[in-house]
Amino acid sequence: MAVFTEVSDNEARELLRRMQLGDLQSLRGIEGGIENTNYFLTTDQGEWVLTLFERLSAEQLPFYLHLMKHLAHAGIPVPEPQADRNSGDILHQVCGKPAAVVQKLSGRSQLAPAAVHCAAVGAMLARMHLAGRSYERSQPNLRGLPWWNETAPIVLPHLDPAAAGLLRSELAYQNHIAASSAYAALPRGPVHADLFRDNVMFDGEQLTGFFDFYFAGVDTWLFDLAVCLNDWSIDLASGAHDAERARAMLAAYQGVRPLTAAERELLCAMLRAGALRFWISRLWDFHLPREASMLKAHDPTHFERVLRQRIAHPLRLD
Ligand SMILES: Nc1ncnc2c1ncn2[C@@H]1O[C@H](COP(=O)(O)OP(=O)(O)OP(=O)(O)O)[C@@H](O)[C@H]1O
Ligand SMILES: N[C@@H](CCO)C(=O)O
Repeated sequence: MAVFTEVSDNEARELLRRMQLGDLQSLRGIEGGIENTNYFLTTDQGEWVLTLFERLSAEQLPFYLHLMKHLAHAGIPVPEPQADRNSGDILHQVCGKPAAVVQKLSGRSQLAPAAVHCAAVGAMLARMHLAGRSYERSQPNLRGLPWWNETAPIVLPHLDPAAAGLLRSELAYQNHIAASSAYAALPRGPVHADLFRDNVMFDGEQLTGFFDFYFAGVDTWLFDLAVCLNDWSIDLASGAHDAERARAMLAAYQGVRPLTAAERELLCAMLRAGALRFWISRLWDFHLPREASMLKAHDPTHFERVLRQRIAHPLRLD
């Protein structure tokens, strides 16, 4: 469980009182997650998730919280942030940290997805991209190319020569792609940017929600789709592409929003970009860890394997 900050029952009661969400019945630290402190809050009125933000600042948070609200109001199943009944604020303060209380989604994560789950994620991702067009706030993807360029020199000394060579050459390739005219032509808007299997809820084959929007930002829609393909449609043991699940996700996405010519041209490059992004962040989390009452860093070598696979076997769109 990643609980970086311990919240007392009294602090939770005071917060619930301000939001008029009922009387506290239980407060439970959540297992899983590596970024923030999360608790389930159960009251006589329902179930909620309390998040204390450990890295993001009060200036950065309104973008994510209002995006969730915007998407929820547009009919996309995402947890809606709850407001203070007096001030109307959806950003709170708990234990001196910025905090949010959002609806608890029903269902559970589908950690061994079939094609039908990938299709559901693809279709909802495209709907979410379209719904985001009318969102007026803007904030860059804070884990985008500038962050990769900044962070690579910090993690490189921890790598063996072969891995370091791959990281350097892929970073050079991605800087080259980002300067191309095809890249400039990619449609963009608010994206989730971290929509892995553990950030989607399902009830059987029914998708019940997307959550954990705290890596969202304005970036290319194609990058968001690539991040999903790199997690939902690969074999986790080898990092190899799974054609059936990828086809299902791509077809369902395109059933809602067909890819443009520039997107078709750059899909392979963005699959590599998605792998590089999580390879770097996992190296950073692994080699420069933080204190938490129980924190398990993700394996960085997984995304090194995914990246090697994406380079060796570029995806072909039929
Ligand atoms: N709105 C929600 N509804 C239901 N469950 C939730 C919700 N938000 C979080 N959870 C549960 O809490 C767990 C941890 O949350 P989350 O994945 O957001 O952690 P994190 O540390 O913020 O992010 P990361 O996935 O980036 O490490 C999830 O796996 C899920 O079980
Ligand atoms: N999805 C990320 C964790 C941070 O959200 C990863 O698997 O590295």
